[in-house]
Amino acid sequence: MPSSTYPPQKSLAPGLAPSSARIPPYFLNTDHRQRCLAQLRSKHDGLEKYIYLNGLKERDPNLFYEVLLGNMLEIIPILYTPTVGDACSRYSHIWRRPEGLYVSIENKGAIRQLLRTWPAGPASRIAVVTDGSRILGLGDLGANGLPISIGKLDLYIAGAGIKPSSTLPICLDLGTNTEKFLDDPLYIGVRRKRPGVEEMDAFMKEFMEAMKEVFPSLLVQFEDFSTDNAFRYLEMFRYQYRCFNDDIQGTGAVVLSGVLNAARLSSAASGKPLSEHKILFFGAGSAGVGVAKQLLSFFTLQGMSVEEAKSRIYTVDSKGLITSDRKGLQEHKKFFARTDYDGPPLTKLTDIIDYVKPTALLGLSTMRNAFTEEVVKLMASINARPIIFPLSNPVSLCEVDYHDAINWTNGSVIFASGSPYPAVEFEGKVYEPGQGNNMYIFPGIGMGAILSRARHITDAMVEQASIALSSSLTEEEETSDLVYPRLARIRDLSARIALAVIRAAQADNVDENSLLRNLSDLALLDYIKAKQWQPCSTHHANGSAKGSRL
Ligand SMILES: O=C([O-])CC(=O)C(=O)O
Ligand SMILES: [Mg+2]
Repeated sequence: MPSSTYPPQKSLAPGLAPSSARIPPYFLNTDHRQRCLAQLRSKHDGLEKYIYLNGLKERDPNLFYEVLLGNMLEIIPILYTPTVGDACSRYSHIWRRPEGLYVSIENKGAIRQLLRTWPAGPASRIAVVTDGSRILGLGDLGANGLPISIGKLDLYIAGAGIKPSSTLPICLDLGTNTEKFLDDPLYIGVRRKRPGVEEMDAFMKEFMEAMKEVFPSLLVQFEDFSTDNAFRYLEMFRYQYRCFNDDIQGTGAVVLSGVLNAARLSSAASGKPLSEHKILFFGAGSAGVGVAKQLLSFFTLQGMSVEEAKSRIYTVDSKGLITSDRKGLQEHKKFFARTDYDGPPLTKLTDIIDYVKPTALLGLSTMRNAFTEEVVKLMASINARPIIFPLSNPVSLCEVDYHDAINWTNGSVIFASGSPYPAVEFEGKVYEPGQGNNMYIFPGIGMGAILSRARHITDAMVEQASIALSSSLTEEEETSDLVYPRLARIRDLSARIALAVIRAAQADNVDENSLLRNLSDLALLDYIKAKQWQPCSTHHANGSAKGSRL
């Protein structure tokens, strides 16, 4: 052992005496981040990797976020879709430690007191709240839903640079209608069926009021509520509290952004202007209708009338093309129901495509492989470059796999999925898929809302976020035919989206941080970037302490 390199040259972690014999003598001369990555990669099962990362976060949050930030493409699919879906499904069995807040229906009447137990108290800035009733496309997972809130908040931290201690993951434990969980002796939630509308409304009203009182500067992101409740609580609360719904607004914004870029590529091949595109939504839940509304609003901004814009949009649910003459149509499906079709009900997707002749087919159905070879080939036969976005999450519920879409269209497809797919090689050319996932949008919306201290999240704030994302492609990304920017740039993207969100909040007069109004765009972008938190672990050779902010 060369004595010149002993004792280690680097300073020891705080709290460890120089003489500590508990740290191996040469440990600090090695890069512990690389060790963690090797440990992660030694596990071959997604859920095992999730559990490993969870343990790392508990042992050393700074190190965890450094490893995450340096390896986003590898780690995000574990903490987020698709693997977070497995973590939720199995959460009662893999539970190890408290890592969020559970607010139970049994706490009704005492929710304020319960919220006050959260360690960060009023310093909390952003909460992701789920009731576990529609986790991704996996259905009602009850109290197992907490990892979805945690995963989204990890993206706020990694993607936007929100400080971990400013984040608050919440699972509302209102029971579950999934018998399997009620019968599971290890199930961690209250053992009852979900409440009816009245009881749930009363609970939600008390919860939101208490949240505002206990956490005055908090932004609430609603996540994975069942469709009816997602719309209902967004409408009920959006002008009363600082809140938004990610599945309706976040998905709407991210898909609009991808569709705009896809339409540009498709129009370059077909010569059709944007106003002549026809969009077919396969799936009419919170995400499907949220995206359709976002597109409609964008078309009207471009000068189309609402009726004209509506005429470009077709929605399909499990019963087929949604038409206004259908009996018992759910409230949220009525707006886009077609009034101009009076033939026999169209139920088969290929028949619907034959009738509509869409330029874009968007899947938000959670029906695995619903876009069959016949469907995809039909889209390719009517479009030089068909836009096909199978957006259902996780991958196990995706409407079509990327390699099939490429093969069946001879590479002409413009593709984005909700969960990640690897690149595909076809006839000697490498094709890269897009990931049309809200993770591009919500961190920027949240950051913009927090920094501007917006009282509400207005439609314009969401729309401007979407436009900022669609116009953020670099030249290299454009020439690679991408419809979304590369994920590795997420911090920069989130800052640019936050800038657009702040400007929209100012234009709508909902901002309460008037100082930001005086800054030029350039100065505001610098201000946002300077607010981004950086992890600073000391357990490796190159640890550096940088300012922590938001
Ligand atoms: O979490 C995701 O990947 C996107 C999302 O919100 C959902 O599918 O509910
Ligand atoms: Mg969601």
